[in-house]
This record gives sequence, C-alpha cells and structure tokens, in this order.
Amino acid sequence: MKIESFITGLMMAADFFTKICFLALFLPAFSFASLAESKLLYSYCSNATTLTGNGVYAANINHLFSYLSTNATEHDGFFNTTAGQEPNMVYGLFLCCGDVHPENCRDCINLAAAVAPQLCPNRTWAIIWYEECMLRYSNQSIFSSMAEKPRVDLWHDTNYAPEPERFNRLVGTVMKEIASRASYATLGAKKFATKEATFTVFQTLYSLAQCTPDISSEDCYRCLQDAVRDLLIHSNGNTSGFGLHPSCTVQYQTAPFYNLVFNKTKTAGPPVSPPEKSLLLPPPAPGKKGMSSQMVIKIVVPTVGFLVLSTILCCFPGWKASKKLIARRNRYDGSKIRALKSLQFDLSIIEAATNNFAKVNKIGAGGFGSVYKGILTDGQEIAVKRLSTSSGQGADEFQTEVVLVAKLQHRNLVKLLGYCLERKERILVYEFVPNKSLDHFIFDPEKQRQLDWPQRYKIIKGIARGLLYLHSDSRLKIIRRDLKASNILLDEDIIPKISDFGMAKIVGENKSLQHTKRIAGTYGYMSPEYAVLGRFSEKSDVFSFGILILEIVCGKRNTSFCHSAYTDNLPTYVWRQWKNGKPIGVMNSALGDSYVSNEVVRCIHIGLLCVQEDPEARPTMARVVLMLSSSSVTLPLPQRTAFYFGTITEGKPSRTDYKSDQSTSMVSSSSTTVNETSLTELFPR
Ligand SMILES: Nc1ncnc2c1ncn2[C@@H]1O[C@H](COP(=O)(O)OP(=O)(O)OP(=O)(O)O)[C@@H](O)[C@H]1O
Repeated sequence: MKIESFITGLMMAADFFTKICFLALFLPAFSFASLAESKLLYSYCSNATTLTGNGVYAANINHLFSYLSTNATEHDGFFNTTAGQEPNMVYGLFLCCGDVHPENCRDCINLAAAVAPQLCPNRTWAIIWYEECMLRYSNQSIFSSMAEKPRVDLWHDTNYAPEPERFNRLVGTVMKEIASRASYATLGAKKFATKEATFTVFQTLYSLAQCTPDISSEDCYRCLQDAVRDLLIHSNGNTSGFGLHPSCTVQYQTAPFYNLVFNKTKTAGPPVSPPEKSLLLPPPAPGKKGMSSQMVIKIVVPTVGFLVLSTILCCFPGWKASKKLIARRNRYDGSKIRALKSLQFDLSIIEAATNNFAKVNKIGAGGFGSVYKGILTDGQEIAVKRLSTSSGQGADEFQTEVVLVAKLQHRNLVKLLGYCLERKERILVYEFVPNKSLDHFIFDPEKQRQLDWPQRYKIIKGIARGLLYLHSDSRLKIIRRDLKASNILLDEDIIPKISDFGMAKIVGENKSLQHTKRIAGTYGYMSPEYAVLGRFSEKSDVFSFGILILEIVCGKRNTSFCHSAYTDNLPTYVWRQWKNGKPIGVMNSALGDSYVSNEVVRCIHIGLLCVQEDPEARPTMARVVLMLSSSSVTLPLPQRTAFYFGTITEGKPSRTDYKSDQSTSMVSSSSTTVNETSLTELFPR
C-alpha cells in the first residue's frame, strides 16, 4: 500500500514536471515566474517584434501604459484605450481581479507596465498576468471581442486532493455555477464571481471566475467553460489551479485567496456576486453498487466531521467571522505555516556552515550585527546575518515578517532564504552574493575602472527595478529607508541586488530609528524631511536612489563632500555643473571613453529629479523605471535640490544661499548641453 502511494506520488510529480517542461519547450514566448513566491503569474509575448524601428510604436506603448496607469483607480477595475495613430497605434487594456482594491489595482498595473518592457522587449503584443491584474496590449484592436488564444494553465504546487476525481467534479460543478453568475451579471456590473464549497470537513474549495466586462455574456460563459475544461483535463486533482485566457480567468485553491469581505461590502452597488458557501458534494462516480467500505467512509467521515464542526461553531460563534477577517487582511495566510517550516534553519546547521561563526568566515558587520559566509552541506553558499540580541521584537512577529520578506522575489533583491530562532540567537540566512557591495568599486580610485559605463547604467536600472518591486508589492509594501551603495551587492554577472530590505521591519522600526551609528552612517542618503522631521515615505527612498545615481555617475560619495574641501554637497555640485551647461563634467573620469553621453546626461537628470526638495515633485519609482527604460519619455525640469547639508553643517553654505538656483531654463535630457528649448511633458504625473 505504501509502495503504491509512493509510486502514485512519483507519477504525479513526474507528470507535473512534464507539464512544466512541455510549456517551456513548446511555447517559446512564455516566461515563467515562480508561482509560490511571486505575484507575477505569466507573461506571454508575440514572437514578432516591432517593425518600424523608428521607436514610434515603442513610445506609443509607453504612452498607453501611462494612460492605463492614470485610469487604474477608476472604471471599476477595467479600462481600455489606444495610444498613437495608425499604423503605429497601440490598443491596450487592463483588468483587475474583482476583489482588488482600486489602489492595489493601480499598483499592480504600474508594476506590470514597468516589467513589460523587460519581459516582452519590443514585442508587438503581450499579456502580463499578475495574481491581481492583467495587462494586455496589441497592434490590433482587442476590444469587445473574445480572444481564444493564448491560453495558459498553471498549477500552484504539487498538492493533490485525496480523491482527485471527486475533487475535479466538485471544481467543475462550482465553476459552472460561478461561470454562469459571472457571465450573466447585471448590465454594468463586473463579470466576476466567487464561491466556497466544502470538499471534506478539513478542506474547502475556493473558486473564482472573471471575464473582461467588454465581451458578451455568451462569450464570457464560453470562455470560462473552456478555461475550466482545459484546466481540469490536466490537473489530476491538483488542489490549486489558474486558467488564464486573454478574455477570462478562472482560479481555484483549497486556501482562501480572494478577498471575502470586500465583496460583501460591495453588494450595495451592482451585484458583485458575493461568495457563497455551500456543502456541495458532487454525486459519487457512476457504475458502483452496494455499500462499499469507501462508501461507508464517505458517509461516516463527513457526518462525524460535520458534528465536530457544528460543535466547534456553536462553542465559538466568532470563529467563522474571524477566519474571514484573516482572509481579508492577508490573502496569503493560508500557506503561512507551511512557509514557516520551510524557512526554518536549525542552529546546528548554521553553526556547521559557518564553522561556528569563525572569525575567518566573517565578511562584514553592519548596524544590525555581523555577517558570516557559510557553506551548506549541499554546497550552497549562504550569508548569515547574526542579529544583535536586543532586537526588541517578539518571536511571532519576527517569524511573520520573515515569511513575508522571504516571499519577495526579484532578480534585483538579495533572496532571504530563511531564519533561525534558537536559544538567544536571531539569525537571517541570505543567498551569498559574491562580488561585494557597490561602494567597494565606485569609490575606490583603482577599482572604479572595473565598472565601465554600460555596467554602471545596468546597475542603475537594476536598482530602480528592485526598488520599484519593493514599493509596489502590495503584500508587504516596503520603504527601504536605508538605500545606499554599501547595501547594493553585485553578483557574478555584476547584477545589482538590494540587500537588507525589510530589515528595518524585521528588527523593529524603533531600533532602526534610534540606532545612532546607523543614522550617522547613512546621513548622506536621507531625504531632508526624514533627516529633519523623521518623515519617511516612498519618496524618501526615491531621494536616496537619486543620491545613489549621482554617486554612481560621479564616482564620489555624497558624504565625502561634507568632510572635505568641497564647498557643496553632491547634488549641489551636480546642479551647478548642470546649470552651467556642463553636466558631463561631473562624470567619473575612470569611465574613460566607455560612456554614452545621452545616457549619462539622462541619468544625471533623473538623479536631480529624485533629489528635489519637495517630495511631491520627486517621481515615483514606477516613473523612474519608465524614464530609464525609454529615451522617448521626456523629463520635467528638476526643481531645487535639497540642500539640507548646508543647514546642519557648520561652515557650509545654508539653504537660502541657493535660492537663485531655482532654474527656469529648460534642459533637454537627450542632449549633452543645456539649451533653452521648451519640452513637452508627455506623461501625466
Ligand atoms: N548576502 C550577502 N552576500 C555577500 N555578502 C554580504 C551579504 N550580505 C551582507 N554582506 C556583506 O556584509 C557586509 C555587512 O552587511 P550589512 O548589511 O550587515 O551591513 P551594512 O549594509 O554595511 O550596514 P547596515 O547594517 O547599516 O545597513 C556588507 O558590506 C557585505 O559586504
């Protein structure tokens, strides 16, 4: 019996991997992102690339993204529009999941728009599916008609229901019902429906169906039915699946994943198909007669289970409500316990990996403790951060945050692999990044030469994307607060990885604020409103990012300006050169001839926009990523930079000295000289 189930397990696993291999081999334009960890589900791009070569179509895609983003909080989660003129017109739309809050909808669209050029560079059409939204564009009209292709079926993990056939029948029955409810929703309402159904006393099925509202009810129903059929044909009773079509999506899981309460509160408007819970058990498989032992189990187990459950519900009337509340707060709570286990490292394993925290293994020390290099028994290299013991945070809170931070996965973030909470130890385990931190290179007169302009430009773009991801991931919106060159690690391909994100959260916010060494060490990157008033926001990170860009371009530390013969700080110095029409003059001479002047000037321009004194005037990271990825995006003029150093450093110029620096001249980012040409701001801010 055991061998039988082992073989069945193996077959299921083999089948799962066969599916993945099939997708990878036969659908070349697919790119796959880890479902369990990332919000990005799938991107599907055309094989055809943009033909014109004059950049008009690509620029129109950028315009389209901007229009979609601007409209993301309105229109009830769906909007379509065009950008540009034929033959370069781009048609585009977004659909947010029916339970997603408008602001999360906007974040999701911004994220999809920011990653689309990377996932589908220069493609004529693309669809990006995130868990919370779908973004689609094409060179042909895609409005008000059901698209049958491309279709993507995904399974969340390798968990299978104990009775796969009965489970699939339940999914089919529930899906049929919600397909009908979503399709025939009242005119003007979202084509969206959810339903909960009991599979066993321990397992509930949560299902969701949604169509773009611009297609007819009949087409919506057909789309959803096709999606469910495709999904179930290959699912083998997998307990979670996504059917992604351009005009509709279906999804089911045995853990809550949609926002239960949000729907209920919205029922005052047009019907949004509030979720229903039913004790829906599909009929037994035909062809068997008599009371088999399986039959007895089927009747006795649910009955006993039902009685136990009823007792629990009677004794704890608030239980069900609180369960729903948890689901509302965190769509991802269902897998938390599993995640905790998989992230836990035994202290003995860490001790073995680091040779008992041997001195020779120590690779650095920061504000929160020492960092050691370690090697696990399977050869994997890790960086072990041993936090100082007085972190002031409870174990539960610490673990919860580790789970959330570990879920963040992006090529420009150092991956948090796990944690250890044993005895008095509080340890974080990261992937090991071999090439040290950015400051080792850009501020060292010798090593500066090792990073030429193309590499530095790539680093700037990578950091921007990593920061955008941190700001935009609605699971755990992270304000980095301590972005600086020493926190950017470089991997073997010189890809930048932001380290330590979420550290301030994990260790407890108060500590990060009270730690004097920490604040002193990072003054050069702190926005004036944070340094002076203690106010932080995404825009304080944007400020730090601006300083970082200027440091990378100039090869000079901002802080070095305060302790040397320089009379300015770095932004002031760059600003002066900019105003004098010599932006290239600030560039690090170690770059030699490797630089592309347009790119350098554009980076300086973006850097100056990020360090503007008024946080409102600084661009968001979504916008910065757009500005960096497309030279056709016109940049606004930078306003006055923040000169707070002048106000707090004795003998240095005060802020008022620079009032005359509020420029009214126009600067073209695409030229290397300052000119008086007026530029149009194409993108709404
Ligand atoms: N994942 C990693 N892989 C390789 N080296 C790392 C890793 N994390 C940290 N380090 C090394 O350890 C050093 C100390 O890192 P840590 O993040 O603790 O301090 P910091 O960034 O210098 O200061 P702070 O804690 O104030 O941010 C880094 O400079 C880096 O060289």
